[in-house]
Amino acid sequence: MKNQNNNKNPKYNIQNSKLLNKSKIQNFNIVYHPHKITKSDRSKIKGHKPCIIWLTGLSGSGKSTIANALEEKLNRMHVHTYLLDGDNIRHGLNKDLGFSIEDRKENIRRISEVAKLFVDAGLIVITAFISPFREERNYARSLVRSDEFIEVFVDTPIEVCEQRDPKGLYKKARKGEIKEFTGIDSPYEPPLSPEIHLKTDKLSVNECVEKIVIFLKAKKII
Ligand SMILES: Nc1ncnc2c1ncn2[C@@H]1O[C@H](COP(=O)(O)OS(=O)(=O)O)[C@@H](OP(=O)(O)O)[C@H]1O
Ligand SMILES: Nc1ncnc2c1ncn2[C@@H]1O[C@H](COP(=O)(O)OP(=O)(O)O)[C@@H](O)[C@H]1O
Repeated sequence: MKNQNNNKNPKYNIQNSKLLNKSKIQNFNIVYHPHKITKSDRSKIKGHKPCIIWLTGLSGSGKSTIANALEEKLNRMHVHTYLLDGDNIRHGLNKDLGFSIEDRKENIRRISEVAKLFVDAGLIVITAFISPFREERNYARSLVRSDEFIEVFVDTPIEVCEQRDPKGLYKKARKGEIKEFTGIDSPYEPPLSPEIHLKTDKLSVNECVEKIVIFLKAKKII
């Protein structure tokens, strides 16, 4: 089968992605087997559409807190979700990866592919990773239909994140005990046009969740 990317937006065209060119293995001899049951067949029995809700932001910005509260709320509404975060990814599938720029890129590439599979399964997948680079976030976007990717910028000034410091990591990074820490000695590229923009220093957790739920309803995803 040919390229399965059905995203119409050329800005996010998978063919333009440098990520593909970096792939060391060329799988010329792999032939896709067409599945009889499609994404739309699977999603019909769920009563809602599948999508990726991609949270991005600095450490301590509120990604995990919002992702968990959102998942709870959607679950109460009988929406079939799955949350991808450090617990199930960096302790499992990606436990071989650290925090160099290359490792972060590979981290996000694998997460993107997993998220795509969950969308294919008909679920609403919520991801909570720093995902600091635009190119990799756009790669994730390119893997699904344009209406199936919702980028949520969890926008919190670094001073606020550092004050919260829920895991004490900023303190360690300032002392030089952790190297390549995002926002200190490793870059973060904010989204240019996220679908949802959450300023967590101005909104409560519930207000952030409500903004996402309103978006999902407006787009008739739930
Ligand atoms: N050097 C460095 N920089 C940033 N973060 C660090 C680092 N070392 C460990 N941690 C902890 O790992 C969590 C970030 O992992 P991610 O997979 O989200 O990072 S990335 O998307 O690959 O950049 C991050 O979790 P959150 O605080 O929930 O964002 C940190 O707890
Ligand atoms: N509006 C908000 N949204 C999310 N978290 C908030 C908000 N206001 C305060 N917080 C607090 O900020 C901290 C964010 O930590 P966490 O969710 O672990 O961030 P991240 O996953 O981005 O590292 C938590 O202690 C949370 O209670």
